[in-house]
Amino acid sequence: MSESLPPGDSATGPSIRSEGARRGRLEAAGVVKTFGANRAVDGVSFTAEAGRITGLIGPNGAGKTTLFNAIAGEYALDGGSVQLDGTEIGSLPPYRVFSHGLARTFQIPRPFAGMTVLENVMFVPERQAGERFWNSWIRPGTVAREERQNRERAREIIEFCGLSPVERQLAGSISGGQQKLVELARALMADPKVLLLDEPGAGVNPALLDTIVDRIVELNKRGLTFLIIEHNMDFIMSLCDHIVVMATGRVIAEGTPKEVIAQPQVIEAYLGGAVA
Ligand SMILES: Nc1ncnc2c1ncn2[C@@H]1O[C@H](COP(=O)(O)OP(=O)(O)OP(=O)(O)O)[C@@H](O)[C@H]1O
Repeated sequence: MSESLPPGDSATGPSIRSEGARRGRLEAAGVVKTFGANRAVDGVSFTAEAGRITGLIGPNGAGKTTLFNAIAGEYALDGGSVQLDGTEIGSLPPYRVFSHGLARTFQIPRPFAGMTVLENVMFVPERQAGERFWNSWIRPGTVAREERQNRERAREIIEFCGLSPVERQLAGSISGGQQKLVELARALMADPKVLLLDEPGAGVNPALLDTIVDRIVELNKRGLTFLIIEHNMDFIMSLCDHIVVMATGRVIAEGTPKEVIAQPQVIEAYLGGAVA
């Protein structure tokens, strides 16, 4: 199967944040995450403004993924705070962070390999009536209706992500790039305000990368805030409004793409580190 799937119809795509909605301001203040003596994230502060695409870059081992995991609730913070639209989410477990409107994808996609693409995307929403044990006896009509609505929404999002041609294939049998799009589709099922993407372009062929970029731009136009880790500089420079640069657990620069690449400490960090 070719990776160059056509993107879905962006004009009529799924109901993901209406155009102009501006929620999803993510603010990290003094975030610390340690592994023993290693301060992997060492007092990081930055803001991903609502409706912006913010890039998070830095050499290998800078602490970017650890920061993502701390923001998404996978790691308890050892210091600092994370706020989403003014609400503290820094002490919440991942499912609560998710229900506040922050979703993320992983550097290495984690689909349910033995389920189809459609099933993977449908599997996301929580608190459907069908998942509450007694409801399948007491409110079978509600369960059937929710299941139908869930399937319709999943199929709209699958189309939007250009995955319709593979929706009946097992997620384990599609390419790595397509699996990244499945991750994006799964994240969109929650109608998030903020999306954290961990290396969406890594290992993806150029045609599919264009699809991913195009979908990010379209979602951003609809008001979604993005925070994106990526080593592909063309990708970051062309897509991001604002860039935060990390090295050895700290923020060493931030600003527009033009501003940050000109800064000597950024050049130094990259020349001194192992850049992928
Ligand atoms: N689970 C862990 N246990 C112990 N140390 C860890 C763990 N995860 C990350 N580290 C360490 O934390 C530091 C930051 O790693 P992290 O993966 O966050 O960097 P990164 O900027 O995402 O790197 P890359 O670009 O290579 O993915 C590194 O020194 C790494 O070895």
